[in-house]
Amino acid sequence: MEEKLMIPKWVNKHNELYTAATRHPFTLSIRDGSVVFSAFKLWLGQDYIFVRAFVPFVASLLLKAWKESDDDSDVEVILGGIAALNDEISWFKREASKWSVSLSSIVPQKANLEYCRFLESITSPEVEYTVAVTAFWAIEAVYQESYAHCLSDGAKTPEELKETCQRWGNDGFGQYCHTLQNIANRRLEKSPEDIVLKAEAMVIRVLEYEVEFWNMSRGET
Ligand SMILES: Cc1ncc(CN)c(N)n1
Repeated sequence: MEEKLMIPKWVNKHNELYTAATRHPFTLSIRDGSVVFSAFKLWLGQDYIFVRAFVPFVASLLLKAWKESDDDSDVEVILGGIAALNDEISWFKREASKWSVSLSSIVPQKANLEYCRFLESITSPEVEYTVAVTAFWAIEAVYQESYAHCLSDGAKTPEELKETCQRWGNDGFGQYCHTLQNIANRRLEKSPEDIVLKAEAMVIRVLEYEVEFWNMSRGET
């Protein structure tokens, strides 16, 4: 049967890239227990910088939802996302102190800078709500799928990293990503072709940036 919803269709069509982002050697090394802790610490510091840049993007999405959405509950879902990010920033600070990572001295690496710059560019009012919410789903879904895999049957994730994996791999976060996907699918169903094409290109770019981001922790950038 042909898939009518756009996101599952794109995940299928771009499966190689989707898998590269959600089954990256870095997260697979967490899952099989071979991860080098220095790589984890590098990811921790870089991701803290990313999350700080992610907040204004989600705030811009909130504004777009408020102005453009046909369903009031979108605003509440996105607001919940902002609240979770507030919590996430506090968690990064606690986790960094546990691992003796000094967040104030982290220098963003090239892949991170480029991803943050991209995030800033898509805060623009010219980026339609449908395209931006699709990007939001893709960004969150990569972490959800990657870290849930580190907790699934057969995983040998080190005890010290289980809390990190829980943060994005828990069922509640999975449900939240599903809600974001539903919002994106609902909007895409009603969108003209040019918006649908822009949203598909957005998914591809996000997945590419996510792969580059993980690559930092493998010393591959
Ligand atoms: C790079 C990246 N992508 C996604 C997430 C999930 N908010 C994150 N923390 N960092």
